[in-house]
Amino acid sequence: MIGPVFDRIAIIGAGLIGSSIALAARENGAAGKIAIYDADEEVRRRARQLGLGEVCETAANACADADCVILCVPVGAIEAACEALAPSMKPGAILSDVGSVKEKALAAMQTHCSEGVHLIPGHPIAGTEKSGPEAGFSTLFRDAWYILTPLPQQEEAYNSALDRLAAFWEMLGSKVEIMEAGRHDRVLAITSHLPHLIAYNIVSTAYDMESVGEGEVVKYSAGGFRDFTRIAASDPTMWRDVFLNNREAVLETLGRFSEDLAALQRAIRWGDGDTLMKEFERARGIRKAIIDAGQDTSDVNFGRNMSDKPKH
Ligand SMILES: NC(=O)c1ccc[n+]([C@@H]2O[C@H](COP(=O)([O-])OP(=O)(O)OC[C@H]3O[C@@H](n4cnc5c(N)ncnc54)[C@H](O)[C@@H]3O)[C@@H](O)[C@H]2O)c1
Ligand SMILES: O=C(O)C(=O)C[C@]1(C(=O)O)C=C[C@@H](O)C=C1
Repeated sequence: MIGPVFDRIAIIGAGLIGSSIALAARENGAAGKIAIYDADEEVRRRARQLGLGEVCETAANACADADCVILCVPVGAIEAACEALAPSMKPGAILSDVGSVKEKALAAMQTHCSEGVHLIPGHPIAGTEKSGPEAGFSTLFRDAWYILTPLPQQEEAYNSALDRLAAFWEMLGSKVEIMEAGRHDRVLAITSHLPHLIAYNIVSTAYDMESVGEGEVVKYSAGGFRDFTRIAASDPTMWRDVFLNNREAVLETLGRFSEDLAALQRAIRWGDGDTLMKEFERARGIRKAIIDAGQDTSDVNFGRNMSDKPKH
């Protein structure tokens, strides 16, 4: 019987991710005691009602004697959360987070991280459009990637802490990957951040279009629109913070996307069916490979070497 990785963890932020960690850690025996704090008194009350763990009235109380503190707050709140709890963390403990942006989260945590505390940012590539303690569930992280973005070139004690944190997330069912923070932010800009920006935008555009009355957007939105816009129901605070804290990577990705979209727009305007077919068949092949088959496409060529790029 494998015992808990950590005798006591502290979860700061009892929303979708924080509550899911509490439930998963208990179900998988990954942690002994689970302390929880949330800045919102009503959320603390609901977390108590849900029996998520030992709900504390202050972050300091939750983090006292914790072996691992996991920040589960919007990226923009990480620095304030760290300032409140840093003095209460014991030497040798791990300070981690689950933020969807890593470089800025790291900078925010470094501002207040106490001497002797191991700073190891992380990010579950799993979630939903829902928020709050009731949204959490214990299997959220099962078979999902968990990306850790550790500090480079650290001493043995840090690497041992990194191994324990990786073991914790593996006990919650995740596949752990180590990645450099900047690369994480560039990858997530296209796989997660831009899709949310587009989903929010298309919902507003559809609603505001003059030729479509308000009721008709909802009334005639079938599976395609509903599937495509599920993530537009996500929390605005979280996504405001994601875009403001990953601005350069998101703007770079948005630029590339806009160029490619302009090429499709031009093909439509000029009746260039061949280009549309070529692009749509290529995209369908990619989607089938990376989603339906779960295939690693790193060694698959879906054709678009620079020489193949349509000349528009
Ligand atoms: N939602 C997702 O699908 C998803 C997936 C992966 C990672 N994340 C990341 O996880 C983090 C939390 O997201 P979520 O979906 O759980 O959000 P959520 O809105 O469900 O929960 C966030 C909680 O943090 C609390 N909070 C805010 N500031 C605080 C502070 N200073 N101290 C203590 N509590 C504070 C809020 O009261 C709220 O209850 C974010 O950084 C997000 O980027 C989210
Ligand atoms: O599945 C969803 O609803 C999500 O939005 C989860 C999702 C994403 O896939 O973009 C969102 C934010 C994260 O940081 C990680 C995962």
